Amino acid sequence: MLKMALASTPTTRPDGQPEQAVAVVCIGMAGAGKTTFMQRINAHLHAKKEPPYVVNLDPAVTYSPYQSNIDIRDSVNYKKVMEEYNLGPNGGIMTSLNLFTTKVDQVIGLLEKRAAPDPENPNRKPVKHILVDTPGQIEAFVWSASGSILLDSIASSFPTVLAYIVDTPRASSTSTFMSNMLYACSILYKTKLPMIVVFNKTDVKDASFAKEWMTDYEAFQQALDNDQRGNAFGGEEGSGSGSGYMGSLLNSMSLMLEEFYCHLNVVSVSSLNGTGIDEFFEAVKEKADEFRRDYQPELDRLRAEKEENKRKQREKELEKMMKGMSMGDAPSSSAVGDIKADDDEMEPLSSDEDSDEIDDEQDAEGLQARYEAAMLHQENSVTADASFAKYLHSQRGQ
Ligand SMILES: Nc1nc2c(ncn2[C@@H]2O[C@H](COP(=O)(O)OP(=O)(O)OP(=O)(O)O)[C@@H](O)[C@H]2O)c(=O)[nH]1
Repeated sequence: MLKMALASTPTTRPDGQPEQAVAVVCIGMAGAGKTTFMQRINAHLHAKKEPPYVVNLDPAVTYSPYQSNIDIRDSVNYKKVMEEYNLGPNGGIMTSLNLFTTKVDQVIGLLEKRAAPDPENPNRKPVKHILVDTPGQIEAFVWSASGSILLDSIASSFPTVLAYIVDTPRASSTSTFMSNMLYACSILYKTKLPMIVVFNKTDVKDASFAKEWMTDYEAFQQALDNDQRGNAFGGEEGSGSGSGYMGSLLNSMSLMLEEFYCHLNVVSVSSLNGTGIDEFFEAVKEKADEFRRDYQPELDRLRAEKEENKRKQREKELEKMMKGMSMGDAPSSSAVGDIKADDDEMEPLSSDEDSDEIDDEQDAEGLQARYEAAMLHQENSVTADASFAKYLHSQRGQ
């Protein structure tokens, strides 16, 4: 009995708030090791007896080394989408994401259900982590409308942290390192979510050089000079520094990125042999707290602003509609047919002859209220698709 009560009580944070599941969204350039990293952190949480809830948003992946609770491939057939819409690989990914996004309410509903205690099954612990894998074509997710909707929806329900995976051996020259950091920077400012930069594949190359470049401007300058002298940016053979534009561009960008580096947590891991995973989860905890402290209020403010704008827009449309209908005039009998009412379910109308004289103002108000209610209802309604919901339910783990 005591065991049941404990299992159904969510744990609490030091500030007394109930512990919420944290969503970790893995993003990174093609081949950076997102899938291998996902497999590693998934195994790590399983070993700690805290199995996560796993979502795969990559429709094009052919083999996944871990099991997903929700997998975009089960509801959207990427190959068929390409055929049917006559699309190339990137268009196929984007269209598959668009189709999947139409079901985002159901996906979030399932995540919320699994992250809360289940009164019918008190022994089942709510998940503490939701892991999300994204397409290798990073821009198809980060810069698409569907990617934004999916991320916003997750972030509006759970503290959400981005894990930006970097292929460390491939980022060891100043130019590839800077390209990676610029990409990370644009994602951070686009998504407005806390970010952890994960230097992966450190079994091949240690990430200390990257950490140094991010904290010591002069060390980066030194590396830049070495790359220029070593003709790393091209140019005529033997001339040394290439055109010189690349060097000065990287130089200016490194200055600009100093501010961006302050917002990041940096960890080095090897998804292959499992080093650095504990540090990664410490960073997740830190970033989740930062989300609640700094990002949540801003997100709430933006959401309230959006709601207010929507309300104003709705009122405007309603006003326009009421004017268009010129409620002040009695409708001509030929234009509007009699409303056939099922009397059993209706309030009896007053037999008083004066009922015809209900003033137009009252009529307009009643109609307006009904329209308002109808529009509100329409906004709140969730797309129902029984077969999809049934399918997703069947995908839920334990
Ligand atoms: N040495 C080493 N190789 C790794 C590590 N992580 C991933 N790899 C290798 O890197 C390659 C790409 O890894 P994936 O996990 O498929 O990368 P991805 O980012 O999911 O790839 P896409 O989804 O195609 O963009 C594979 O050959 C992995 O075995 C690591 O920590 N160390």
